[in-house]
Amino acid sequence: MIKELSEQICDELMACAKTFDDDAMVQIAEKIDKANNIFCVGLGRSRLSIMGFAMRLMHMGYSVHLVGDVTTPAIQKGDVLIVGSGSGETKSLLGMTQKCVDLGVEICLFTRKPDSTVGKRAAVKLVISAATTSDASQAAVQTIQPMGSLFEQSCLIAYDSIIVYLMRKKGTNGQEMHKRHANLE
Ligand SMILES: O=C([C@H](O)CO)[C@H](O)[C@H](O)COP(=O)(O)O
Repeated sequence: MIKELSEQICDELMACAKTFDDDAMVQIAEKIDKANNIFCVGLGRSRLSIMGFAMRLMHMGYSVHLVGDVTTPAIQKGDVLIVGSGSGETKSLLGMTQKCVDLGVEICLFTRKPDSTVGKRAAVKLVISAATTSDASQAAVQTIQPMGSLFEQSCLIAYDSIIVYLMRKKGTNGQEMHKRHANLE
């Protein structure tokens, strides 16, 4: 009974992944690789997804910061801001992304809404065409799950796909990455 639900959720994820724009993902990966520093931001549930991406980028040896942490420094031109936002309209992101535009910092966005305010400011955006409980209308993939779960899970798939792409590009592997994992835990 519950196993069937697991399979249904995996089917939803596969359907979403099939809609990913490969060019956009490669462009995002290349911008990450070239950036001086990578800043990751998301709010609420979207933050939970992007936290894992930030940690994996750190494991790869990149200089990465999670916006909102007390040790996160000022962003500057030459850095990149990676945003995970289903709506592209979350209030605090509007101020942050305007600041990045003013500073000449490039923005990469994972979103359901490419025409949103943040979408219009992004240099590259990956559209995650996942329905939510409150908005199923324009999504390619419908869902049995509540709220933004399918969006958040699909972001994780996209984030991990970019990590594997970068691992291959840099010739690194899980053992090397594990050496950078926190040893104060
Ligand atoms: O927590 C969230 C959810 O919508 C709860 O109602 C969102 O992840 C959070 O509000 C951020 O929204 P988006 O920027 O639209 O992802």
